[in-house]
Amino acid sequence: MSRKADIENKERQLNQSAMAQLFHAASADSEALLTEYQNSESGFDDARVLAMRQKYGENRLTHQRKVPTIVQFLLAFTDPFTIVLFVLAIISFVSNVLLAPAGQQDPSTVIIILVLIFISGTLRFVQQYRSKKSADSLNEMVKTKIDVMRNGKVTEVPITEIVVGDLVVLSAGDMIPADVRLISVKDLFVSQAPLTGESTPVEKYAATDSNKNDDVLDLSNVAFMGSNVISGSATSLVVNIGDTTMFGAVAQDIAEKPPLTSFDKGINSVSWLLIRLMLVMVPIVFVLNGIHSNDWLNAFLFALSVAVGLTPAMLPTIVTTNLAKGAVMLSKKKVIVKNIDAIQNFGGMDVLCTDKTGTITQDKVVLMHAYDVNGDESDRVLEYGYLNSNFQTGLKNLMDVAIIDYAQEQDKVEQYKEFVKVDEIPFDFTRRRMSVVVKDSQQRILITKGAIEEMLSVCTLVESEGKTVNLTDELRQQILAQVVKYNADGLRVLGLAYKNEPALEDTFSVQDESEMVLLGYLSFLDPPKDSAKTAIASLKQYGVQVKILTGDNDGVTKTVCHEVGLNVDRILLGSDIARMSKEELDKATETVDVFAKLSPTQKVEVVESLRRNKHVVGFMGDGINDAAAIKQADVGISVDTAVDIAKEAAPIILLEKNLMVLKDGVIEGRKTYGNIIKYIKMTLSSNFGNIFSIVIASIFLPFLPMLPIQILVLNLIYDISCTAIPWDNVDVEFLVKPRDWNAKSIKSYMVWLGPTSSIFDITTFIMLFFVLCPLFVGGSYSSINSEQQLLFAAFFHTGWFVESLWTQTLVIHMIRTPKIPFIQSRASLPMFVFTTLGILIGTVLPYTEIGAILKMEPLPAIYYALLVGTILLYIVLVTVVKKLYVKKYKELL
Ligand SMILES: Nc1ncnc2c1ncn2[C@@H]1O[C@H](COP(=O)(O)OP(=O)(O)OP(=O)(O)O)[C@@H](O)[C@H]1O
Ligand SMILES: [Mg+2]
Repeated sequence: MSRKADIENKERQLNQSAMAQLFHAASADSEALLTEYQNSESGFDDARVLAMRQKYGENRLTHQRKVPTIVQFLLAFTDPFTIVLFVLAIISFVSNVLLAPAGQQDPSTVIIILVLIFISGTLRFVQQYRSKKSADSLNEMVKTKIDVMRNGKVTEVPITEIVVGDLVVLSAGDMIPADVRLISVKDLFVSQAPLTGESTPVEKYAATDSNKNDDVLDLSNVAFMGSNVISGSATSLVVNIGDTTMFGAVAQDIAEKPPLTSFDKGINSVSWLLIRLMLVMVPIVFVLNGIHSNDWLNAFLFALSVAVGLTPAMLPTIVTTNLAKGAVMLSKKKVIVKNIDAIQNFGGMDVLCTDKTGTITQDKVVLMHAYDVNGDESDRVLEYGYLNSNFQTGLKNLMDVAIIDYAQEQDKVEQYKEFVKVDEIPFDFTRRRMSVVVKDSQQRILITKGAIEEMLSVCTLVESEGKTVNLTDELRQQILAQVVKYNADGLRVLGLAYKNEPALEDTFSVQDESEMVLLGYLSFLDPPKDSAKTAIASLKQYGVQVKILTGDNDGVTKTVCHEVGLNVDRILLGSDIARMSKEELDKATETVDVFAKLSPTQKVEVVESLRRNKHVVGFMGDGINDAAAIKQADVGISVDTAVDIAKEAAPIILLEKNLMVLKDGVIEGRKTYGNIIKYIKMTLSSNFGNIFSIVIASIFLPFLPMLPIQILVLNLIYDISCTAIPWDNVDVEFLVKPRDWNAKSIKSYMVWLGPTSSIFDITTFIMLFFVLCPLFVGGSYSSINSEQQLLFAAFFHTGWFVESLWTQTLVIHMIRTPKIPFIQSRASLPMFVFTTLGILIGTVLPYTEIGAILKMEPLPAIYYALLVGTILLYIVLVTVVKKLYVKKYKELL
């Protein structure tokens, strides 16, 4: 059996035993299962956790594990540039060493080429390795955590630390951390989309399921890694972790290749443009040089080197380095970028949608009043509110925390009667309310709290001054008017209602929330952050418009949004959106800044509408109700404290939910983008120019315009200079506007600036061929003997090599800014050092031993007169072209 088949077979067996384990757990009684895993209701102790981890390992998937460093190193040498160098090395070894007559073997060229291979490969490896490393360490900073029962109490641990047999507590918004058998559930709805592709949530139960014919994924009491809890809560026992989970099996099949972003597509399209151009030009270069020089082998090697030297081979690496560097800079501003490709959209974002709580309001919500319907403080309202918040397990919410805190601070909790929980009906964003059922020795009570409109719709009675009266339309209007008043003062209001002796069953459902008695209001202070107003204003200055998308009601939203300087003249409600056509919505989203009472899907609709209007849309949120919109936005943003599914969906995580941080992040994102686009534009345009120069030279010259190895060295020096680009400065003017990827501008840039540099290549050719080389050698090319012709060509090659290096490197300084380089806008120190070093090395090279091996000739002083003249004229012309370009296209980069 082949090794591969062997491994596959082992994997299958592994999966089969994992699957058998799931069927077994599903059909077993939960008590028996606990005993089997030597666990109890109080969970594992530390020793047991350690033992289980030693036995089954960490809860990680293999594909998330590291590729060995040595493999990464070797992979860095598998690019076209290196391969062509290898070909050259072999040819040179054969001709200079193997076939050379005894005593005349000269391995120096081979050695130089091997050094080049080593430098370029190592460079690529170091950059990729560092990028990956920083990306990984950033990801470590935003670990997904889960509640688990251990040592008799619920503790939160990173998902990777879950062990087989652990008792995991699940609630709405959680990612399911492993394949688990549900032990007890409460209205648990789970989305299994990542596994089954089916997006409608399925309900899961705790009862034994012994249907062995089912597909595992259909087991009703098993929940799988990769799926998430939409609503409800559960306790569950971990059966399989890591690779042995069903998700682990699927993840091995589908190699993780995220869809291409517009950025990737843009880069690809430009690279292809250049490659197509080369496919046409390079054969022409080959044939022309073959005919002229009659040395077809060298003509072929030359054409090959031109092709490879001009392929933007380092482009992916330099782009990645830029992004990784950007991600590290952003992390210093407390912005973690999980997926570095998101940076480019971040810089392009021009509309930021965000929820309200904790973003423009403070992170802490405070309970101000517990009023009865007449507006008097009521202990009973507080007590019922407390019971509801304290016993509910479905949602971790600031308002519940506020109620519990308040009751505790007032020392009320002691006085409350001894109630125990019977059941709960968890919160969801369409009902916008939640219930618990409690009982003492005498009675059972259903207590519900939620948005006032939703509460009124399930109440038929009102308790007022100890009496229960019918909820008339008049009363209803009065109550709503009361709430509007509270809202106008910036208070959030929840309605509270109860029902005595609800149905006699032990489990309750949404149907039981009917014919209730409205008891009063809980009002909360949720004031705007001090920084919100300035942050919104400065985001606006940087071209990012802020829009609020909240599920909360329009009353408070209006008050709060007004305070932070948003336009609240028109507020769009969820109910308005439901009535609108797509066109009407697209028109409205352009002008409206505040959207209230939105359902989770309506948040998505608003984001989609803005995207249809050609905005680059960011969405920031932290709730279950935000996850879908986060996914749909161009830039999904969440916070470290958000629910798992929001955190999973967002490529950008803020360590602090703060708009100021976000502004800093946006600027940093634009800087990164600026440096990337700068590199792309200058590399592509100078390559474009070079190919022209080479074709023209090939038409006229009786010898190769440059030796293959020289082209490759030139290219390497340029690439090394460019590695400093991620550390370059970006003009402040560039940062004030959102920057969106624009493939057209790259093409026009190429077409304008490429030929500009060709002009000076051609003048250099003419000067070298007709004036300088004849001067150095003592006659025109046609008049000298073949040995002198070789010298002539060597002078020519060296002269063009040095001129090319100077112009290519100077162009970095010329086009990094629309302003006058060195005077109005200066490159950063690393950029300056790298480019200067590049020029120095290249200029000195002809005078060294290595230069001799590269077949270069030391250039006489008079050459530098030509060089300086050319450079000065070049700078003048590029400045003029830049001005014209900016005039036509409004901006340079
Ligand atoms: N703990 C709770 N108990 C009862 N009802 C709640 C609770 N939390 C929220 N609600 C109701 O659901 C509505 C929507 O919830 P929430 O305000 O969290 O939505 P959101 O879109 O996340 O808003 P935000 O923009 O403020 O984050 C609230 O206005 C409130 O009426
Ligand atoms: Mg929210």
